[in-house]
Amino acid sequence: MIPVAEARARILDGVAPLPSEMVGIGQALGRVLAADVAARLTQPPADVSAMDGWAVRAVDLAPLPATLRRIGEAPAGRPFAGTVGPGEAVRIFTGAVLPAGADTVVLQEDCDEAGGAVTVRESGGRGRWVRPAGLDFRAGEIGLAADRRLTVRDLALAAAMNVPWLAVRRRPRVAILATGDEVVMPGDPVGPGCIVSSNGLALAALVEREGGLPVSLGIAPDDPAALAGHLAAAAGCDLLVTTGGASVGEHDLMRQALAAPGTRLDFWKVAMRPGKPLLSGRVGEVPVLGLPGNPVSTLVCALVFLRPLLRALQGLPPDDGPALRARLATPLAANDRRQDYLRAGLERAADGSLLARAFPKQDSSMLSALAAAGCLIVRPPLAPTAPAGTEVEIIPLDGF
Ligand SMILES: Nc1nc2c(c(=O)[nH]1)N[C@H]1C(S)=C(S)[C@@H](COP(=O)(O)OP(=O)(O)OC[C@H]3O[C@@H](n4cnc5c(N)ncnc54)[C@H](O)[C@@H]3O)O[C@H]1N2
Ligand code: MOO
Repeated sequence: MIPVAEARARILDGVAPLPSEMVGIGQALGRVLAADVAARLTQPPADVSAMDGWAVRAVDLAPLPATLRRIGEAPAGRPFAGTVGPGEAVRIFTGAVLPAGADTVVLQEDCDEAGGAVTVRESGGRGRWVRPAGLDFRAGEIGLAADRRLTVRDLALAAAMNVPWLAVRRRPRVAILATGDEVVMPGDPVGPGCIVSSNGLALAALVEREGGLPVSLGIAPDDPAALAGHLAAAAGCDLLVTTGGASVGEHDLMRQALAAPGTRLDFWKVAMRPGKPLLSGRVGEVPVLGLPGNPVSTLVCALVFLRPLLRALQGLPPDDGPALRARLATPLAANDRRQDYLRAGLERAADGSLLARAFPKQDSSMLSALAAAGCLIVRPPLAPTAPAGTEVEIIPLDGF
């Protein structure tokens, strides 16, 4: 058994970001930007009004009230062609270009218009309600830096910068293969002693959520030749993830499959619970992550190893931030040699801090407990008895 940190390092060793491709901004949400994005224009392109009101010269406003002559109108998108001279004002609207000669906007609520004149009662002073050219960004400025997962706000900025296409990392193609004679597809008849393949669907969902493209290879029976055929079908993918058949029984065939010519086994067994019999290797050119079959083991291993790998393939750091911490709501017994990932509820204490409450049952077949959990409590190997209140590392499960 190797430690979790070593297994992660070996899985991530030498993983390079996938090549980039161009997509329209409408298709870019959640994709990882592969190159810096520079603004193609200056925003606002000129000094503009931030309010509906009057474009004036500040020098004409002393003393107040001041009556000015209306010489025209500047709606948004239709700049006023003339120049505001002494004693003159232009009716202006939010977003419209400030006419030449004017340096200030006064609110229409602070003015009275009568005939061809406007009387200004109040003003915020020179430059008030004017957005200077380039307030938001200037042409050529980098608005979005490479290696970020594009959010709704990022796409709004790209659009405002008039950049309709973005270079993003290609989505990792992840082949997913369930194994086991007893495993059936969701919705199919379930024979005696059989189990529905929750793992395949859950992994596909996780791959999608992390920006990958899942490719289902179905279910391989517990037969070496059939399994080899299914594994070979992953050719052309960036990664193959299998579930089941990773343990020690005669029907657990993954290790044997990774001993065949053209395959390689890098390591087997990690000091963790759940998830001990994890394998890592290659089938031809395709890296393989062999996850244990127990549904909770599959998903915890996917969180700990597959998620960082998918992030690395897209040019992101393995974790999306520093580890989170919470206090224990109940005591925990001393741990053995395996790093534990305990399913736990997550609550807010009265002082606003996080409280993690480990579930009493931690069986790695129990998807109901995993679905009910708010976090996993990470217990390092050989951690001593921990009384309630002890601070521990947690992996939040929201959205997962
Ligand atoms: N003598 C030992 N037995 C076991 C050991 C051990 O060290 N010595 N390790 C145990 C641990 S820990 C785990 S985890 C499991 C993992 O074994 P496998 O990866 O070989 O998984 P299977 O035996 O194929 O299946 C385990 C369990 O999960 C169910 N399963 C399988 N595939 C799916 C799927 N796609 N969807 C839902 N459920 C699935 C399967 O029916 C079994 O119930 O081994 C222990 N044994
Ligand atoms: O790793 Mo197994 O996941 O302990 O059940």
